[in-house]
Amino acid sequence: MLHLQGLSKTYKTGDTALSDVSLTVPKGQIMGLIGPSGAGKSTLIRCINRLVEPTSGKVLLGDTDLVRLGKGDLRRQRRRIGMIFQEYALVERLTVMENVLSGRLGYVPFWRSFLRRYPPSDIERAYRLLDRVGLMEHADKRADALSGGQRQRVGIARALAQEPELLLVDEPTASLDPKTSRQIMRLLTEICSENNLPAIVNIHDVPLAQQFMQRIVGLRAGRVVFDGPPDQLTEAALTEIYGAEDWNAMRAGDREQAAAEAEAQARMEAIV
Ligand SMILES: Nc1ncnc2c1ncn2[C@@H]1O[C@H](COP(=O)(O)OP(=O)(O)OP(=O)(O)O)[C@@H](O)[C@H]1O
Repeated sequence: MLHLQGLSKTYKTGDTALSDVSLTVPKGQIMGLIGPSGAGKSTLIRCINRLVEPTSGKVLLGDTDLVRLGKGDLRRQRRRIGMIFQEYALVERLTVMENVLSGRLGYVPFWRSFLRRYPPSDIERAYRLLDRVGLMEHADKRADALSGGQRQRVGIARALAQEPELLLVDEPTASLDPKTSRQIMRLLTEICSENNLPAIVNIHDVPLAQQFMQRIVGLRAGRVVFDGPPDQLTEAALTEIYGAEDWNAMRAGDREQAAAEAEAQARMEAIV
């Protein structure tokens, strides 16, 4: 369970990216974070694992306030948070298996990780995870030989190898095509529910968020302006989050994309 209490961040430049954000994400809940560019979504995710230092407020993971920890304790506590990134952040020249095992780095002594000698239980877990994300037969391939969707599956398996208590997911589908995006979102939601894991997903794609998230939080100018289930994300709520102009532009963009996809489909059908 994650509790944010009065979380605020003002950068040295004077930009206030978060203002008094309070949220609770219970176990097993997958929460989508939406909002226009500059709303503070990345800052929120980064304040939770303290890649960005909050100016004030609390980040409670269970009973531990991560904001108050010194360096050593923070390093240990960060193991409890799995990160999944837009650009996958894999080590391209290592194998799929080695990438997944790197999720255990926070747990094994330095000499073992340096020699890449992981305990058998870690290797067993990694195989189980590769099987779960559908990549068993790719275990020995180099990461750079995989497709985008497969790489993101490795990213998910690596985060799970950490045995996290929370997943932070930053734009997981931004580099993927629509079909692969849906497959990845489905996998993420299944994994959260199977493992009773809470997750925060920073997601630009509103329809995708509506389809897969149990709860959506809308940020605007660093404040929470919407917090509810996807079916309450009405046009009025979206206008509140994005502003009338941006929201209409986004809708127009979606309509254009849908029209282009329909046209391409019709052309394909005419050919075959
Ligand atoms: N390192 C930084 N130094 C100064 N200001 C920053 C820094 N990072 C972000 N900001 C500012 O904080 C605000 C929130 O930025 P943030 O990147 O968190 O928004 P976002 O919602 O993730 O945007 P996007 O969807 O474009 O990634 C913006 O005004 C941004 O300019």
